[in-house]
Amino acid sequence: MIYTVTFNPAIDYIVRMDKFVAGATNRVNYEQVLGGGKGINVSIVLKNLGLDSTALGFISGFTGKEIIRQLHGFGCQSDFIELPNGFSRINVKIKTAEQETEVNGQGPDIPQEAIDELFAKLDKLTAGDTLVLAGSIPKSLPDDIYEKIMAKLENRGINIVVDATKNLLLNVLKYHPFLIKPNNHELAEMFNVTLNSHDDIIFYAKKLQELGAKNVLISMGKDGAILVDQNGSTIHSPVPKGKLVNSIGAGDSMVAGFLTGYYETGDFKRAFYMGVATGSASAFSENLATRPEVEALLKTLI
Ligand SMILES: Nc1ncnc2c1ncn2[C@@H]1O[C@H](COP(=O)(O)OP(=O)(O)OP(=O)(O)O)[C@@H](O)[C@H]1O
Ligand SMILES: O=P(O)(O)OC[C@@]1(O)O[C@H](CO)[C@@H](O)[C@@H]1O
Repeated sequence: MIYTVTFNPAIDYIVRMDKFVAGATNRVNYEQVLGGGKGINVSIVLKNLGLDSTALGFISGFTGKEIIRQLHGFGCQSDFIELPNGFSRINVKIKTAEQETEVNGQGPDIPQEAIDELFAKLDKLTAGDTLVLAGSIPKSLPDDIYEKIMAKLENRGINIVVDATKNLLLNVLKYHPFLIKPNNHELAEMFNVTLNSHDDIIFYAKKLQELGAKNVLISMGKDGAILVDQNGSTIHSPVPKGKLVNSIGAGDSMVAGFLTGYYETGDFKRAFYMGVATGSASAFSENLATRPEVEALLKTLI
C-alpha cells in the first residue's frame, strides 16, 4: 500500500484577476476551492492514474471536513487524525497574467498526543509499503519530524519519498529515501549556490545522492526535469508542448506520476517520463492530471 502524509493540509482558494494591486480592493473574475496540501495532491493524482493510497496526516475544523469530502470524492482513502483545535489552513493563490502571489495559512497546532497517534499508525507499515512525506510542517513542530519518522521506519523495507525543502529534506538523507524531488531553486538554496547549467544541477543532485538519497528528481518548472537514478544513470527531459493553465500541484503530480511509472514497470526511465508528463498534464489543466491527459503527453515525450 502507498501512504501519503500531509502534516498541514489546506483548502487552496485559487482566484484569477486581471491585475492584483497590494493595498487596494481587488475583485476576482474566477475562483476555485480545492482540497490540497502536497501529500493529498499526491494521493489524488495516484488515484487518477489508477493506484490506491491512504492519505494520512492531521485535519481540523470545517476546512478539514471539506478537504476530506473532496478527497473521498476522488475515490481516495484516508485515515486522518482529527485535531480538537483550530481549522486546517486556507491557502490563497492569486493569479494574474503576469504573476502568481501566494498567501499560505499557518494551520492548527499539533499536540504531542496527535503526533504519537501518527507514529502508531506509521508503525503498522510493512515491507513493500511506500510512504510519501510531502509538504511543510506547522510552526509548532520541530523541523526534525520527518527525520524522526524515517529513523523509526529504518531497515523495514519501506520505500520513502520526501518532497520537502531545506533542513526538512537535508536531515533525512542519511536514512536513504527512495526518492526526493526538490525543484532547481530549492536545490540551489540547499547548497547556497547559483545553478547556471544542467551540469551544475546534475553535480548537486549527485551530492544529494552522496548524502544518502537513492533517486534524485530535480523539477525545473517549464524547463522540464532531471533524474539521477540509483543505478547512476542521468536523464533530462524538456516539458511536452502545451499551454500553462495552473501549475499548483505540478510537483506533487510529478511525484505521483513517477511512482506510478515505477510501480507499473520497475523502470526508472519510464517512471521519469511518466513523472514529467504528469507534472505537465496538471500544469496544463485547471485540475490535477488525469490518466488520459498524461498518456497523451507521454506519447510526445518518448
Ligand atoms: N509551465 C510549465 N509548463 C509545462 N510543464 C510544467 C510547467 N510547470 C511545471 N511543469 C511540469 O511539472 C513538473 C514539476 O513542476 P515544478 O518544477 O514547478 O514543481 P514544484 O516547484 O515542486 O511545483 P509545486 O510546488 O507548485 O507543486 C515540471 O518538471 C514539469 O514537468
Ligand atoms: O506550505 P506547503 O506545505 O509547502 O505547500 C502547500 C501547497 O502550496 O502545496 C500544494 C501544491 O504543491 C498546495 O495544494 C498547497 O497549498
